[in-house]
Amino acid sequence: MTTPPVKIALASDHAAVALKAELADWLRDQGHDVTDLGPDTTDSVDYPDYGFKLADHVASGAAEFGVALCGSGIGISIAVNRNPGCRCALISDSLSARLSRQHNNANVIAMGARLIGIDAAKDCLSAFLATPFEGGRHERRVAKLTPA
Ligand SMILES: O=C(CO)[C@H](O)[C@H](O)[C@H](O)COP(=O)(O)O
Repeated sequence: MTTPPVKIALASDHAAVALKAELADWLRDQGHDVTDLGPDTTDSVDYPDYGFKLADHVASGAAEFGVALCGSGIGISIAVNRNPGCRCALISDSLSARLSRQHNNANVIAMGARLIGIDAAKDCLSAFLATPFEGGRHERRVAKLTPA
């Protein structure tokens, strides 16, 4: 699946540094404008710190999409979703990845490095990036997620 180049940022905790690096290289190989917000080592860190950093980056418009990774994907997805400018979907299959774009206009995808393999992670991310928001009835529902 090929998609036009986008600005995309990645962040993780220590549990997902290797997956983050592989996905970042793979995205760069496809021509995307990739920002890795860290961490760079597997020293133990706290997922909220990196989730908040990624969320600020995406909500500011510095990146169109974000990739949030931790051991399960759960902690960092909760952190990202505290930012009203982000709709982060915790994903482990490509159909859910597609639906998160079509119906929810998700702008951040979260995955769990201890639960998902690299091939499945790439499939999910490909589906996420290739799928547009459908709008229509979903526009109203998504609007209700963001406080005025
Ligand atoms: O947030 C999580 C669980 O919901 C992530 O899986 C973290 O990566 C995990 O909690 C980190 O655990 P560790 O034992 O400190 O490596």
